[in-house]
Amino acid sequence: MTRDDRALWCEGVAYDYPTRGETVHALSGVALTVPRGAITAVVGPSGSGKSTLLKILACLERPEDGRVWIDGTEVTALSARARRAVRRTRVGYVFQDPADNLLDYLTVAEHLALAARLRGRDTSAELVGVLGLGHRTGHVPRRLSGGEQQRVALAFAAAGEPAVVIADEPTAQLDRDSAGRVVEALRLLADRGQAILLATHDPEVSRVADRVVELVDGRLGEVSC
Ligand SMILES: Nc1ncnc2c1ncn2[C@@H]1O[C@H](COP(=O)(O)OP(=O)(O)OP(=O)(O)O)[C@@H](O)[C@H]1O
Repeated sequence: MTRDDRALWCEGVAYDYPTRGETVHALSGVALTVPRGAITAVVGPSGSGKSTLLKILACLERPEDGRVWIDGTEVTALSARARRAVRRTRVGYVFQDPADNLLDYLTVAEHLALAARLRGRDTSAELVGVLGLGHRTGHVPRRLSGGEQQRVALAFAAAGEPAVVIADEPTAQLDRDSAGRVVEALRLLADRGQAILLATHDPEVSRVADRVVELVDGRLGEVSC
């Protein structure tokens, strides 16, 4: 893999949650590379640190230790303000619950226009076609099924071609059919060159991934390539 093939990478990432009793060591010494044009899936038992890792890599949290690069920029060396700018322009994030991803009062088209403005590039027309949302562009989220909402969330996350789209269990709240459509959409985005990083418990999602890594007690091991 050349340097340019890497959308995101990290080394030595550690994160602790201080609790009233003892500190929870959620992540230790995590090193991971997320290539462009591929789906990287993080699997692992509940509580192994998947969500914590994704939040750190999306610049939503700061690691205790370690370094993270997004699109060649070391985000762990930036000020909070500069990190927020990287998050807005170069990272698309999809939360597990469709309701957390979208604004109630914006239509699908308005979401995509907002993403294009944030990232300074408009690729939304193409995404609407790729994700099969053409008949829904005038609708607000409550008029959409859960699966459609997650596909809009993916389009919102991927519009303007951020360096990486990060999704935390994107199919967890969906029925089989909707989950299948979201998986198909993830595959299409990766095939168009987008870097996708996701956490999942869903074997159907891991099955389409190009690479699966496993977190166990906050440490990473490779499952397959
Ligand atoms: N706010 C918090 N305060 C204290 N401990 C936390 C907090 N959030 C997470 N943890 C702990 O950190 C560890 C990693 O949690 P995390 O949510 O990242 O795991 P996960 O693999 O995503 O789990 P799941 O698959 O159940 O979503 C767990 O032991 C969890 O209990």
